[in-house]
Amino acid sequence: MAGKKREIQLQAVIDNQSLWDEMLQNKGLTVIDVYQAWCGPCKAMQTLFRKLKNELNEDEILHFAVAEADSIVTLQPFRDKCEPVFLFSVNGKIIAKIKGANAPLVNQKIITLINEERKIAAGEMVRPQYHEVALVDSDSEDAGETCSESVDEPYSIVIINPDAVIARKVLEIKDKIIDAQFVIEAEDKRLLTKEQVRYFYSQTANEPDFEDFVSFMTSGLSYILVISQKKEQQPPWGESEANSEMEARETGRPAGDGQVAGMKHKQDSLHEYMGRQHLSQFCDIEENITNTKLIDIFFPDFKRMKSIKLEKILALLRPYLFYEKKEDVLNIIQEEGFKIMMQRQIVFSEEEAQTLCKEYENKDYFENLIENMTSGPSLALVLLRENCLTHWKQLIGPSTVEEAREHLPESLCTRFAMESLPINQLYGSDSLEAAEREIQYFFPPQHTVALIKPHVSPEQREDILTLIKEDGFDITQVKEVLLTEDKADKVYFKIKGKAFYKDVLEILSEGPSLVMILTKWNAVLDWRRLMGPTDPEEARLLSPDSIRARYGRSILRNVVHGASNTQEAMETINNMFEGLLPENPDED
Ligand SMILES: Nc1ncnc2c1ncn2[C@@H]1O[C@H](COP(=O)(O)OP(=O)(O)OP(=O)(O)O)[C@@H](O)[C@H]1O
Repeated sequence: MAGKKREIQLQAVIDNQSLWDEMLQNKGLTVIDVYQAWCGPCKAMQTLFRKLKNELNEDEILHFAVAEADSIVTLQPFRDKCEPVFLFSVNGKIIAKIKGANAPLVNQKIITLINEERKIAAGEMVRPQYHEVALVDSDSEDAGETCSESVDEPYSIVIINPDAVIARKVLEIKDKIIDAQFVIEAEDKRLLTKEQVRYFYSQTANEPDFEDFVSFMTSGLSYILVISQKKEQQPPWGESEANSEMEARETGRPAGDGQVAGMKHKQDSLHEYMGRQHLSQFCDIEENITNTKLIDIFFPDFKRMKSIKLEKILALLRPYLFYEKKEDVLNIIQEEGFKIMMQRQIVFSEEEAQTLCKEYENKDYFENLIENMTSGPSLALVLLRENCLTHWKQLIGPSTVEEAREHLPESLCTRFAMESLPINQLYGSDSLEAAEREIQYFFPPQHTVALIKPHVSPEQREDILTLIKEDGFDITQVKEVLLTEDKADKVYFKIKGKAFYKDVLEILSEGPSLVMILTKWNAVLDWRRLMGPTDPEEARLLSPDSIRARYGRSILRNVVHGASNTQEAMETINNMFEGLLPENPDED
């Protein structure tokens, strides 16, 4: 049929502009092999595509196409090239490009993008604001766009080891790094996997105590930083300052601290600087990385993370709007791509209302406003989005209805105006600093205790840790513990007298459990929600997205544990982490 795409096996053949335009209507991901008429599509990659099609089994959202550069105007820049090019179109937008038949890279890209589509469909992730890739065939362009093999500026990776994290050295190290004109491009506190440690330290894999070192590095939380140097600025320390005494110290790690002696000897600027700051024993540094593979193992989405800066702000629906139009506003918030990280109803005290409404204090309706603000619950939200602060401000409009009607008639201020009170019924933080303060105030962090049980596989454990982070928890402390009877009593004192306790002990004796302190606002209840009902069967019915529904096998092999209330949480934390709980959850 004329104008209809011809499906040849797994790839649609696109050989004119109108088929190209039609192909851009595909939902989800389309992987396009751009080929030249004289040499044909890349046969070598077809095996990979077929395998992925079968394994991923996502025909609705995963499409493959071959597109002939010579007959499609859009693909003109790729004409007369001998190397194949693969384009990745998501909902009609070309968001990535890989040059050459690089099967591992193409494979990884497809899996990442399909996993994203799945999460977006399940409501677990907001669609990222993709940047469209420029369709030009210059080598420099490729390096930037493909999120792949090389980066345009060198980075350094710093790993702050678990002992240093416990000793609360992270802030000091970060401050020193910033003082020295470095930019922290990405950071994360996490439990490293053995694979990550082995890869990062592969140069010392032949050291006799390497496996002990791997165990040490995976025994608690590490802190990972990707840093770059500020452009056009010299580091403030002089090379001539080199301190021979310090160098001598750097080349030999103190024995018995759980680390391989002389693990890293690379003497260059950052490393030297950390030495002079007496900080090199707390962290390991790999400098001047231009190959992203090392960054990818810690931050697979580094390129995108760099281009998309997610921001968090506090937003408010004042009492009238909350009471009358909550659903309408929440729908708009979702449609505009904001993710609601936390929400709670708050009845403000007079003092709080006065602080929040300071900008109106000279208006004649101020008293009326304070009365309104304290009259019933407002809805406080923590919103997350790229460019969140500006987007929210633009969406809600100015602070008074008069201004909004004149300058921004489309804004929510105009749409949800209330005649008796001429101010914006919505509020948003004025700056990111204010947002941090306001979030901390209205959503004060709470600690809970969580356990990942021994029967969980390493892959499942990784998945669970990711779910925990995606839910907004900070993993404040972690340790692996074999919960023998005496130790299990410290966690499960609540069920000691129950008939099934001996079965619980048996399950726990199968291997080490991962005991964690999780921190966020409402942590105790939120962790119980994320775990799901005790029995995985019931969880699958009542809470199919919960951890127990996804990974639980039986009531005893139900994957995770959590404190039932704040008192139990604090008692267990004191039992398991004596003295290791920071008073201020933000301390490290
Ligand atoms: N009826 C039962 N039969 C067998 N095992 C049970 C039973 N009830 C609970 N358990 C096991 O004992 C653990 C602790 O029981 P508890 O009553 O404290 O459950 P919970 O508060 O829902 O879950 P958890 O304390 O593990 O977060 C459960 O996680 C489960 O593995």
